[in-house]
Amino acid sequence: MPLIEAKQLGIEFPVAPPNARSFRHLAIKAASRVGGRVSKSEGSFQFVQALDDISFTLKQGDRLGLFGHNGAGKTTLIRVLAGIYEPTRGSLRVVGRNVPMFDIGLGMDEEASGYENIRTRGLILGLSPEEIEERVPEIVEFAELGDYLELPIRTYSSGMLLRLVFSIAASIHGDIILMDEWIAVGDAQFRKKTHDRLQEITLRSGIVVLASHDHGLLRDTCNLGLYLEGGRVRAFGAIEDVMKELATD
Ligand SMILES: Nc1ncnc2c1ncn2[C@@H]1O[C@H](COP(=O)(O)OP(=O)(O)OP(=O)(O)O)[C@@H](O)[C@H]1O
Repeated sequence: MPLIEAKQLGIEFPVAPPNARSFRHLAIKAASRVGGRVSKSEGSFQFVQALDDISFTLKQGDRLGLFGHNGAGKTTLIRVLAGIYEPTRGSLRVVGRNVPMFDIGLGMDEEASGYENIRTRGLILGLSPEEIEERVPEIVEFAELGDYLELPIRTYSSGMLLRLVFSIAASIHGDIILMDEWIAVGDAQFRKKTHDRLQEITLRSGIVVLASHDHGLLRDTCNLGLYLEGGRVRAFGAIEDVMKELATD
């Protein structure tokens, strides 16, 4: 059974300011609601506290929406959950097969066709060549890109690329789906399809974590919400309660 358990999780990034002027800019930024806190200096380094004291547990069937202003820590949290960043404080337990759906162009070859990219991305996501071949018809049907799949993906619009990447990832049957903002580039019809597919995935076995500035999308997709402010938890709980907290801003 998939599980994500974060306990007092924190991460800070060392930043070497290129010059005194940009250093002042960082200090000004720290006083606003945008971004993490610029917390302390050690020699010529400053540290950006991107996440601080984050605790939550997600179980099978949970769909967590991440809310927060620019720089609140949403992307950083998704990357920590994906194992890309190691937390510098606290602990994280992730049980289950993790399918990242962010960094949309990562592992995609601009010059290769849609079909070729299905195969390479499938390999990157851990499928065997046989498993990929079995899934190709399902991916093609879901993406609805028709003859475009024969063309290099540099000819795709961002929404078309999203269709391809989502269709590949959704066919993997992972336990944990991690998605960043980019889903918003899909058109209304594809959003409805992705929403239905996400419901299906979570009903089947999964956990979904989705970061977005589109509150309607989060409300429609998620049962839980986590509202981050300056890298800290401002609210966590049932999606409607978190949205009430947002409304007080
Ligand atoms: N590699 C890094 N080095 C230094 N600071 C970083 C790094 N990655 C993120 N940060 C900082 O961590 C904080 C959180 O950034 P993050 O990208 O997680 O925010 P976000 O909530 O996803 O923002 P947005 O809504 O704008 O995408 C910001 O203050 C950002 O400047």
